[in-house]
Amino acid sequence: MSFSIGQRWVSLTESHLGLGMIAEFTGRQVTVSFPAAGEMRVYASNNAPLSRVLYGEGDTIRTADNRQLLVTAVEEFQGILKYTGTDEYGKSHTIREVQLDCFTQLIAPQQRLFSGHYNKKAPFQLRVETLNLLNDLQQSNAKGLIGSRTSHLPHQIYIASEVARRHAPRVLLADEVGLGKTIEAGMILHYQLHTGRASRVLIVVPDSLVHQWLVEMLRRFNLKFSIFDKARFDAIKAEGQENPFEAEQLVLTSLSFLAGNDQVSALANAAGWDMLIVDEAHHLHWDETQSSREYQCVEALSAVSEGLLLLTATPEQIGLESHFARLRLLDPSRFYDLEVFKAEEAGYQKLNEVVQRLQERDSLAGKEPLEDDLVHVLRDYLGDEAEQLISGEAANLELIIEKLLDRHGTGRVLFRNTRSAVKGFPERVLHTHALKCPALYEADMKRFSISGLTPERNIEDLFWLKIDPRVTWLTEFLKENRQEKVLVICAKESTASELEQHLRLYEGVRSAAFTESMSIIERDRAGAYFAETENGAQVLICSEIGSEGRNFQFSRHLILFDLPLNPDLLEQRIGRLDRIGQVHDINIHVPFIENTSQQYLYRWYKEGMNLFARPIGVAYSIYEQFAERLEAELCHPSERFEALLQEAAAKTESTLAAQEEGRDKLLELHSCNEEKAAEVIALIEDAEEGSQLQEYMENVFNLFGVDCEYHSENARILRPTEHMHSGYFPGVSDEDGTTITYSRKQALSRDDMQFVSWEHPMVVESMEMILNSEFGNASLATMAVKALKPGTLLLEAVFTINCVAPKRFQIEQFLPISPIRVLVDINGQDLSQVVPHDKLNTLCDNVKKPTGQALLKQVKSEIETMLEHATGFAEKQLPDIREQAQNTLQLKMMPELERILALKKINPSIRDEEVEYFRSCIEQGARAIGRSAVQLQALRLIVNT
Ligand SMILES: Nc1ncnc2c1ncn2[C@@H]1O[C@H](COP(=O)(O)OP(=O)(O)OP(=O)(O)O)[C@@H](O)[C@H]1O
Repeated sequence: MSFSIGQRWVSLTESHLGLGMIAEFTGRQVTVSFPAAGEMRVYASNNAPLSRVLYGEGDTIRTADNRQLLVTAVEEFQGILKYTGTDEYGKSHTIREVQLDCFTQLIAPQQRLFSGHYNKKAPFQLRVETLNLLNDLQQSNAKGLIGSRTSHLPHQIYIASEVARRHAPRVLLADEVGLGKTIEAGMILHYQLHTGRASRVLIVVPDSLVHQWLVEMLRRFNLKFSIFDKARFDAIKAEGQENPFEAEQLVLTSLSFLAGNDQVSALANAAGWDMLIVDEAHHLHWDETQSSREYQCVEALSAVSEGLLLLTATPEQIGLESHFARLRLLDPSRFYDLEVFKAEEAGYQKLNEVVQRLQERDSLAGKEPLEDDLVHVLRDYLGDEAEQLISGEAANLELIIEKLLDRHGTGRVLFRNTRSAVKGFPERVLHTHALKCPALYEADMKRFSISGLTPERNIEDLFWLKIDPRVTWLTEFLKENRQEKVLVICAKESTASELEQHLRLYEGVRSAAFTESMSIIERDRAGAYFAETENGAQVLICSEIGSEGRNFQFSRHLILFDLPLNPDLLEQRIGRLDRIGQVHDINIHVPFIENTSQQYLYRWYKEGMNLFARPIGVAYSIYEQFAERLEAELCHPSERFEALLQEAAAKTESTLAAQEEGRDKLLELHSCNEEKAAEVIALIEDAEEGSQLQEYMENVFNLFGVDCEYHSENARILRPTEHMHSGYFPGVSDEDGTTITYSRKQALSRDDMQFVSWEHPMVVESMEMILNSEFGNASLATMAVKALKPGTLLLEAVFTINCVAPKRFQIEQFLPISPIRVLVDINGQDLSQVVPHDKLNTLCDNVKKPTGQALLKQVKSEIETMLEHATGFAEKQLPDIREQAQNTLQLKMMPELERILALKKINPSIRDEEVEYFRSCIEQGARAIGRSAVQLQALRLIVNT
């Protein structure tokens, strides 16, 4: 592509920007200003998604001073065009292309035909097909959920479909460790971005998870986030950008970077976000008297962000108070008082009893009237709504349960799935290794103490590596299991790094360390080295930092070099291996030194909580109740320890039973509805079935000049060629090729392939490129039908309904582009039904250029007449389409509004903005539909020969 300052180009991917103008060209980069949108874009000049705007003789152009000219001559001087044309009074004007109106984008199909420019039959057919496909996609109920590279897990799909469709969702995703909270957040985000409900997103995570999030968002959802750290932030500032956070739409950063600098945090707040995501949100400390810096930082951000997703596997890590701390971030006006919240929580037991009674009746399919006391309670819970649901032939129990759960206190803001509910997880196998206490530790008076849990830290030099029996045991284990990947977690950083060095340097083990003193890049490298199947590290030795969020499920051996006092940390440690994607049983090894506090702590976890067997969610609250006594026993063991274990075991059992009865059971019910999930999964599978996408895309590749080579059954290798239609094709720039697959199954096992679905950016951008340009919008064909006289002309016109409304209203769900196809002859006869589009395609042939151009000159007035007839027919359909759209709008949105108003009466967790959103959707939607108009998208003139 060659560029000169002042030339006019349009963006192939963002046509709404209007007519662009080259503002700067440095050889490698080209800067384009789009005055209509007030935006600038910088592109790599060899791969810019731009198309040159060239008008020819006979075209109509509009100038910046609103004059319309019929072009009579075009000249070029140093790459810039000069147009001469006549205005409506016949007066001649000459303008440079710089003076063109920046709101003009495309040349209308009829103008292209009049000026002798036309496409062959294939581009025209592709354009019409694209319009029809887009119409189907706009109406699909799986929209926004098709594009993620994930397997269909009901609990995730359910949460995603429930939350993603909300306006500015604010929820706490609190599934148990490893169940896929990141994936759920990604799905919600993908939906919101894909449907235009959100565009500016900030993700805040612990340092150690920045890279993992970057990779997961890209690999699974095709979302390219920019990592913001100090270096990046300073670099953007140095380029003159006042607020670096405004330079990108999708930003990923660490909590320590944000909270560590007041200026950074203030600028992040000032930038404003549609969606804020905070991972490992239990780190945000708050109590009624004070809050941590990190908490304050997220609190300020959550106030300027419309949507908020908080992720934590341990929502109640430090008890109800900390749980409340996160809820008040989600909705401060609803969760305003800790005491009120505590009282509400106590009432969930009662609500659960009601739900259980209803469920029992439902399973008996009883038609007898509900007992009076039940009716009474339901009235309390559901207010006016209860009457309607209870009365009638038989009470609609399922609907009542659904509404109770919907209106349940934290129901709308909290989702928590547990392993027991999700199922399909591997078995855990515990291996204990009781080891003799070495003399040096024996002599150490701290054998029974908190520091005795990590006795190696009481020894001054590296001598511990020689005498600690855990080291000897570990070395032997690694040598005996050379083919296995082994994850070791230690409580102390120095233990991890010294141990790793020892194994690597003195025992010849391929190992890597993963500790907090390493930089993020070093840690990511270590993680990648461990993940490598051939020649990778056999063992990764982590400090506690490795126990959070990371994906190590390719390993099935976890060695707990010591045990943490905090049970949540133990759950997190095991969660590294025990997560989705783990295909083996998990071996948990606990080497401990006999007759030390280590052995006691091991017994506490095994016999007191049985925590090696499964995560229990309430572990921290049990620990809290016994913490003092436990610590006393760890430091001064006594015969009371046995009683402590028994008491703790009984407490664990009773707490779990109460949990089953109480709030958590309700939460579980509300966090996954298998039936609804199955419906959405079926819709996604429907959209993926068959070969329609593959055939469509291969047609696109062919017509856009992209080389598409067979790789295997569902996979292809794409390469750019010199014959590419516009020098650019989305996602295809690598000379070595881009490998794609249309199969979700294959994509899940082949990270090196792009998963191309209907929502992949390559497909979405291809469709935009076709519809936002003149591609295929004017075509000329011949046919030879004996029943018609030679020289008979037919005009096939395709219109869409153009409706201007803010993107976030998603007006297309009520009024899709609805292509209207009309076929007319010169007498204004409507032949649309007589010869359908597909039939006509088989009859049409291409016309050679000189013949076609000569012919078009002669039939201009016939085209005008036929187009008038066609437009008339299309416009006749407009009132019906509008009416149907108004009905759909009412049908879809009124129940939503009514539901939200009903909810608001009894559940204050509904925010005013949510109600307002639905109201304005209905009002503004109705107005926009009323203003909709037909727009000509494509024309085909057919001459019978
Ligand atoms: N639907 C899915 N399809 C394929 N892989 C999945 C799916 N869901 C989760 N995974 C994989 O399972 C692992 C755990 O998922 P994820 O990291 O989202 O869990 P999490 O709940 O956030 O974990 P943690 O509690 O440790 O933070 C990841 O490797 C993820 O890629």
